[in-house]
Parts: sequence; structure tokens; C-alpha cells
Amino acid sequence: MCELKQKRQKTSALYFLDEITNASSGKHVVMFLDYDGTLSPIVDNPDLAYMSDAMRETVRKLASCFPTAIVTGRCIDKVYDFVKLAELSYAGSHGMDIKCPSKHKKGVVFQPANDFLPMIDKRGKGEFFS
Ligand SMILES: O=P(O)(O)OC[C@H]1O[C@H](O[C@H]2O[C@H](CO)[C@@H](O)[C@H](O)[C@H]2O)[C@H](O)[C@@H](O)[C@@H]1O
Repeated sequence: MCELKQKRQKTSALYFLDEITNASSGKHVVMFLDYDGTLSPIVDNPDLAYMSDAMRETVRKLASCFPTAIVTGRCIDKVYDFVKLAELSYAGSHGMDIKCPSKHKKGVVFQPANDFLPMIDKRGKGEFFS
């Protein structure tokens, strides 16, 4: 087997399936997935970083087995436009904007940076603190 193929295998979770199965026994498993370069290929234009239908189907199946979240530097709306799976949780803007699905129409929203918006706004207008 060529060296590159061997390296690829060793970075695949499938290579460690027994270890992962043993380590997760009796525990609650939650999946956190990156978007760019993980669910989608890296492409020159970030607006064209589509995920394939096959990948979407795999993530849909995964989410039917474990709570699943996408964690990304992108804003939630943008990544949701690509992923289009309402049953997932999304942590966008590097964790500053989090939405989890729930029976409520809007879902559970957690925006830890909200309290800092007035300060950020002041900074943006050139007002500095002493
Ligand atoms: O946290 P991530 O989900 O990994 O997001 C990181 C950045 O991803 C995007 O940029 C990267 O992917 C682009 C599309 O393939 C590529 O053109 C770019 O070179 C990569 O850095 C996204 O555009 C950024 O906003 C994210 O911060």
C-alpha cells in the first residue's frame, strides 16, 4: 500500500473503530463537525463551498443516532444555507452564535457576545475607553 494511502487510513476514525467503540461504551456520544474542508471541499470561492447530497445524507443519518452540531467560523445563516438540516445544532461565528433545535419554533438560541455589542459598537465608532 502506498505511503499516502496508509497515512490517510490512520487519520480516519474507521481505522480506530474498536478503540472508539470501547471508549464510548456507556457514555453519551455527541458529534461536533467542522464545515469547511470537512463536510465540504476547500474551494477558492467561499460562497461556492457546497456539500454533496451524499454527505448531507450521511450527516442526516449520523444526527438520527447522536446529537450532532456544526461548529464553524461562518455565520449560522450561511452555513445553514449549505447544510439545510433543521435537526442539527449550529455554533457559528466561532461559537458566538449558537442555535439548537427544539419543539419551539425558533429553537434554543445562545448568543454570548450579545452583552458586548454596545462596547463593540463604541469601539467601531472610534470611542475608546481609558
Ligand atoms: O471554522 P470553519 O468551518 O473551518 O471555517 C473556517 C473558514 O472557512 C471558510 O474559509 C475556508 O474555506 C473556504 C471555502 O472552501 C476557502 O476558500 C478558504 O480559503 C478557507 O479558509 C470561510 O470562508 C471562513 O469565513 C471561515 O472562517
